Amino acid sequence: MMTMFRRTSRRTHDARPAAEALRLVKVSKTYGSDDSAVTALDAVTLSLAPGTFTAVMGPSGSGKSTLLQCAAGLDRPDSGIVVVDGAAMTGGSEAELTKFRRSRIGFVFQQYNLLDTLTVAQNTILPLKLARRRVDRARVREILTAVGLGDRLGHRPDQLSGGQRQRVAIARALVTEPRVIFADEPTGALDTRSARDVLRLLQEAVRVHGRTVVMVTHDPVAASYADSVLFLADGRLAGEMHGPTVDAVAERLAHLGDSVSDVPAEV
Ligand SMILES: Nc1ncnc2c1ncn2[C@@H]1O[C@H](COP(=O)(O)OP(=O)(O)OP(=O)(O)O)[C@@H](O)[C@H]1O
Repeated sequence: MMTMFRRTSRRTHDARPAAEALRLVKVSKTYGSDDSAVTALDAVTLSLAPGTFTAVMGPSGSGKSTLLQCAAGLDRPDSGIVVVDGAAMTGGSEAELTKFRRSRIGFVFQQYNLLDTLTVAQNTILPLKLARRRVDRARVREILTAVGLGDRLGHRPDQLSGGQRQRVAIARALVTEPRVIFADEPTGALDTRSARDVLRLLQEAVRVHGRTVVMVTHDPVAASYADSVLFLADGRLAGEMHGPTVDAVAERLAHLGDSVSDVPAEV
């Protein structure tokens, strides 16, 4: 069992990325049943090119997190197809899904999701350890230096600011060199300056390293760092904007049916 796992995890991908980094075909997800059923995603079809930075926006409850969870293999759609970097995420076992995620996908969450008992360096290499991949210490130091934490390798998360914690989370997402990085409100808990640092790092992951980033956000300023914005309303795609500006995004959001003021403030 162990041997099989190792062999699979060592498999190297094609050097060339697939034509599409992410493709969703008629992805649907309903929570609950009968009277209490909520259609969180309603046959969403989309395609994202490699090396692009996309923000996903929409009113509260429009299905943004569900879209991210299904696209990232953290949740299973009821129907439809998810293809990441040319490989279809099939309805296999939980272990297969985990393996799929570890080899192709990186995550950044609003609340960082770092382990308090581990140092910055240990948190960063965790995805490599879990996937039983080789740890290149020099490379890990390089990544942490790039996110401005080269002098914090031995610190624990409770010795860091929120912005620094999120930068550890970004380093952790980059360390496996995933083709796609999903970020769910990565700046939601940060002050303006830390948010800007985090957004610039995500931009750099795309522009310098060719990753594909998909980021859910409520914040038009955060969305303006992306190459394009996908708007969701009632579980369906409700438009797309290329080269978003803060004002244009805020304006579009205000016309999505639900007012932006209905969106709860971030904690
Ligand atoms: N685990 C769940 N059980 C039941 N309903 C759920 C569950 N998760 C989400 N929903 C419902 O599905 C719909 C979409 O939720 P989702 O969290 O994807 O929206 P969102 O756009 O991310 O919202 P927000 O901006 O408030 O985070 C909502 O109506 C929500 O109440």
